[in-house]
Amino acid sequence: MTASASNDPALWRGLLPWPGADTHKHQRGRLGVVSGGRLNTGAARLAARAGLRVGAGLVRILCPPDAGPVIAAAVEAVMVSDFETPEALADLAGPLDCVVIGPAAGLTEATERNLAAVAGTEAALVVDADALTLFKGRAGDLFAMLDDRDVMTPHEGEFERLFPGLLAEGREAAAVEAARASGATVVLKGRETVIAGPDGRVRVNRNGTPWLATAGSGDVLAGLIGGLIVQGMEPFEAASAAVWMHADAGGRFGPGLIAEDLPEQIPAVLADLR
Ligand SMILES: NC(=O)C1=CN([C@@H]2O[C@H](COP(=O)(O)OP(=O)(O)OC[C@H]3O[C@@H](n4cnc5c(N)ncnc54)[C@H](OP(=O)(O)O)[C@@H]3O)[C@@H](O)[C@H]2O)[C@@H](O)CC1
Ligand SMILES: Nc1ncnc2c1ncn2[C@@H]1O[C@H](COP(=O)(O)OP(=O)(O)O)[C@@H](O)[C@H]1O
Repeated sequence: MTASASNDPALWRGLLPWPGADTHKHQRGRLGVVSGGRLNTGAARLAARAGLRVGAGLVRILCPPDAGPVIAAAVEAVMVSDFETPEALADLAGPLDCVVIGPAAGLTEATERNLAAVAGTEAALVVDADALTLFKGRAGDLFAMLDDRDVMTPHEGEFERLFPGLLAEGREAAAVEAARASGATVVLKGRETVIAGPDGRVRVNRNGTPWLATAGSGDVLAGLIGGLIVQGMEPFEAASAAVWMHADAGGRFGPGLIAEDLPEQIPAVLADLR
């Protein structure tokens, strides 16, 4: 049996980061998002915009050279840097507080090398999508790169690829075991998203809405988590707050929601939480 709590704002509202009168942007945290190639940049742009909206002071998309002109033409406040090699990516990630990697990254050796590069820096990680699926059948290789500052955000399909059969124990017990085994925070997404910490803490999120079942919605969540981590929230609390805010944003917009709409709801979500 696990002792679970519903993911209620009362648990983390007092931990939310607000800028002080003298705060400058670097003190609000620096987030990186690794993009896929030129035909696969939307996921990173969604995550980056979500990170900015939730309060990260600076957000930089890190991309292969072919994607640079595509991304630069499609963002304003988000910054863009390109990299040719994993070593160059590590140099860019080094000064950042957290890096999101996986959305539309591609199921390639390059993605694995890029993950290893950012994992070797001081930046915390939010590992999603292709950076999870890549490790189907060899999850230990992924866990060896993670620590307790990192967050994995699998949907059930991705979770099954990393932890075959574990969901049969129930979603909550499965997430707890996944966090223990990986040493990282696990966000098992779905109608009721489960947030589990490597120390055994677990919360079940219950304000979800099916309007969130739309392409790119998970990319926005990854950016929200990263955006709270860079502002100093610890990963389990950042994940809890981000999952609730993401669901609240979806519920506010309702019918017709597409992923692009979610970051635009965050100011109202934050204002009400404040
Ligand atoms: N704007 C952009 O640039 C966007 C880019 N994106 C990027 O596109 C890439 C490929 O994405 P993807 O959707 O094909 O990969 P993935 O989610 O693994 O699905 C593969 C199979 O897994 C299953 N499955 C899926 N969800 C499940 C669930 N909840 N619970 C259980 N099973 C589930 C399902 O299998 P089925 O049920 O059909 O048998 C499905 O067919 C990836 O890089 C991603 O980041 C997206 O983020 C969108 C926005
Ligand atoms: N029926 C649903 N009810 C509540 N939340 C949902 C539902 N379907 C999906 N979601 C949420 O939407 C997001 C989808 O993420 P994901 O599957 O990774 O999408 P993508 O890869 O397209 O970004 C997750 O946060 C998940 O919890």
